[in-house]
Amino acid sequence: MGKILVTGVSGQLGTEIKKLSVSYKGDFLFADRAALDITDGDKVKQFLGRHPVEAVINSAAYTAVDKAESEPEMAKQVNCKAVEMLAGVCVSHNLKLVHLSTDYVFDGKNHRPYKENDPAAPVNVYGKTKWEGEEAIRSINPGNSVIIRTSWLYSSQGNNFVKTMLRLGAEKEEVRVIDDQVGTPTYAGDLAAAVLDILPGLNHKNVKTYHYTNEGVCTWFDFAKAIMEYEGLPCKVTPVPSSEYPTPAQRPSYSVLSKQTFKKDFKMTIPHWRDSLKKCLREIDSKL
Ligand SMILES: NC(=O)C1=CN([C@@H]2O[C@H](COP(=O)(O)OP(=O)(O)OC[C@H]3O[C@@H](n4cnc5c(N)ncnc54)[C@H](OP(=O)(O)O)[C@@H]3O)[C@@H](O)[C@H]2O)C=CC1
Ligand SMILES: Cc1cn([C@H]2C[C@H](O)[C@@H](COP(=O)(O)OP(=O)(O)O[C@H]3O[C@@H](C)C(=O)[C@@H](O)[C@H]3O)O2)c(=O)[nH]c1=O
Repeated sequence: MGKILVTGVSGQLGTEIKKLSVSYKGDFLFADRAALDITDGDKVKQFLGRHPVEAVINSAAYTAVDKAESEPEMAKQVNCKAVEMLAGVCVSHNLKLVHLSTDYVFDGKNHRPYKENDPAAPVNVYGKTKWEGEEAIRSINPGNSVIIRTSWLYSSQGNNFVKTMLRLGAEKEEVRVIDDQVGTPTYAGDLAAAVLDILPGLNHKNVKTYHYTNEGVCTWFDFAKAIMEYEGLPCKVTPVPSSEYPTPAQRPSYSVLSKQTFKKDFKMTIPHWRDSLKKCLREIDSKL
């Protein structure tokens, strides 16, 4: 396919897409925030005028969940207003758009994995702005475009739960981790491969929404325990209820996403979170 623009390329997903892109056909154009601030509509239009592309993978986002509670306008600019503008540009230039969203669009009251059409009811500012971004795309409706919701993303670089646990595990004898929030960790490398695999074949009129996470289900406590165990860190992991680990943003207590539609439409097998965690830890260790 023709040229593909990847925004937010310094982030977790953007970095993994860049790494994997060498094995995929197509010409890639990678832009970090300094090269392309997606909140600057005029710059985005000028940029696309200078660099004609066929598709945009929007991996730029405001992802600081707690900070978003005190910076709602900033989160809205990146996660909603800029996304609305990008979708408009994609319609006018006839470009495919792959946009990422989150399990945090749901309120967490389900007792079975969330399907794509389950009602959204975000419980924090980040989730609300991501939901508004999704809705903007659906109403503008660029052709051949998808919104992929994922959850609990981590990779060998950037800020994420795995890196935080490795740091705390090396510094402390005990770490207290919430055991009443259930979801699925997702390795950004797996998500990047999924995005690159599906992009060329996207061919449908209305925007489609998919869920993609690793396989399996766990709590943050289970996840932390696995990180310490696989890394051989002697740090004790103590389970605590959310009430004992207060944070500015509320998080959904259950946010497992059903991947049935993704697996059916793209005939893909998805790695289990434990296998992908081991893979990522090997990568982190190899960099030390
Ligand atoms: N992280 C997670 O746990 C999850 C993420 N998602 C979604 O997946 C997608 C990718 O997330 P992830 O890779 O983890 O995010 P990161 O926070 O790792 O990366 C986001 C990138 O976006 C860039 N960015 C922020 N604002 C702008 C802007 N105005 N213009 C251009 N770039 C900007 C950041 O730049 P800079 O480096 O300069 O800050 C950063 O490089 C996002 O849509 C996110 O909402 C969904 C579920 C879970
Ligand atoms: C560091 C730490 C966190 N926690 C809890 C707090 C929180 O409930 C949970 C995860 O904390 P974090 O702040 O690392 O993760 P958080 O920012 O909530 O991660 C979210 O990011 C956004 C971008 C998404 O889209 C979500 O899918 C999800 O990945 O773990 C502990 O219980 N103990 C600890 O020592």
